[in-house]
Amino acid sequence: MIYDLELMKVGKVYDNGTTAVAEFDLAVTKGEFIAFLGPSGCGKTTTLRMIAGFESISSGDMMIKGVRMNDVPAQRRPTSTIFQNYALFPHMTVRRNVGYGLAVKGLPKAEMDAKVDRILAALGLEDIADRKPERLSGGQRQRIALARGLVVEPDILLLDEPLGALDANLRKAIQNELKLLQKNLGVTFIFVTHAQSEALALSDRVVVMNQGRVEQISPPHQLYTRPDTPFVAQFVGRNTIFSGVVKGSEGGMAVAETASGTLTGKPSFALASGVPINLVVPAEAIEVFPAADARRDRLASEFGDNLIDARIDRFDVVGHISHLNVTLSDNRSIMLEGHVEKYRPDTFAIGSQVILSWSPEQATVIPAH
Ligand SMILES: Nc1ncnc2c1ncn2[C@@H]1O[C@H](COP(=O)(O)OP(=O)(O)OP(=O)(O)O)[C@@H](O)[C@H]1O
Repeated sequence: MIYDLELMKVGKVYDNGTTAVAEFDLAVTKGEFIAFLGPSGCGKTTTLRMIAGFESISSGDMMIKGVRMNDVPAQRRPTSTIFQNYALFPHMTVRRNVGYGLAVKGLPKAEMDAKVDRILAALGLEDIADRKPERLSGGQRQRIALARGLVVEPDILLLDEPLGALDANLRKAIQNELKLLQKNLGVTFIFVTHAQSEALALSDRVVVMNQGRVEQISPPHQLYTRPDTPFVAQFVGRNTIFSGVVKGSEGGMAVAETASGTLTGKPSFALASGVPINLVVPAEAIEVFPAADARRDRLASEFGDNLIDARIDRFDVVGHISHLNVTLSDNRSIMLEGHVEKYRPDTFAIGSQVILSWSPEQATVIPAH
């Protein structure tokens, strides 16, 4: 199979000796929307720049549509890059900004005009085609940058935090547009972000990076519900992590001994007794019961071993959602929420004792290291 993009053990060591990226493996099929997600300094931008050709590749191979690109200069690669600051030319009209890449390639004027008109129409920019970018809004400038990147018909569009300069509301609106546009055009997108909600909302698969290495590559839902590593469990979603050791397995679930008691969850690897693990419980999986009438036996029959004592420390109702802060016996605090009919203020008084529980299926047991 020929992929649109393949990274094979790609690495980058800067001249000063910094290893920014190590052994990066990824295969992207045509039309996929891939997000690189990770904290500042994890190597997202360096990887994007190596794909674009702005940064040399220190080790490994990078292929686009089956052709090795390591030594191909940036301008000859079938990629376009959109930067966070858009890098538009202030003295040129929108139309000339968008057509710039085609003009550089020396396309005949009629053909160039037709392509520019088509992309301006696709992005709803016809009405401002003869204006200069400096007078336009952030959202409009963002669209011009997209049009300029797409008009050259790249195989792969590379986007480096392209929504970072926009305010939250505009960001949301442009996110939806971007996703629709990408699906309609069928162009492969590689998108760099440190905003988890953006990566999860937009992409077909998310690559989570940490200290230059890939931690996990998964579709958003799987990343959120089934983290592979302790880093992903901490970085993505709202998880509570219990560390412990494997005691055994029961009905396909892992049974672990932890400081909070015997807990169970779905194993992500072949279990062996005594192996150190992390049991990852998403906030969405946790149910809260008032301790006073919890009848542990009934809960135990429903939830198995997963019963943890906690205390309500905060309780707010916003609209029809109750927001609870509970503190575990090891002093960790967890934020939970649910419909106000389920968590009623009179049942969950501040300071009262509660029992937390979850179904084993919704928790994931991963290796501790
Ligand atoms: N030109 C350079 N020379 C030396 N080290 C660099 C250079 N550019 C980046 N680095 C280092 O490489 C590592 C990865 O940086 P990179 O910019 O790729 O991370 P990032 O995940 O994109 O971060 P951010 O979200 O802050 O942009 C960091 O340790 C950074 O300090």
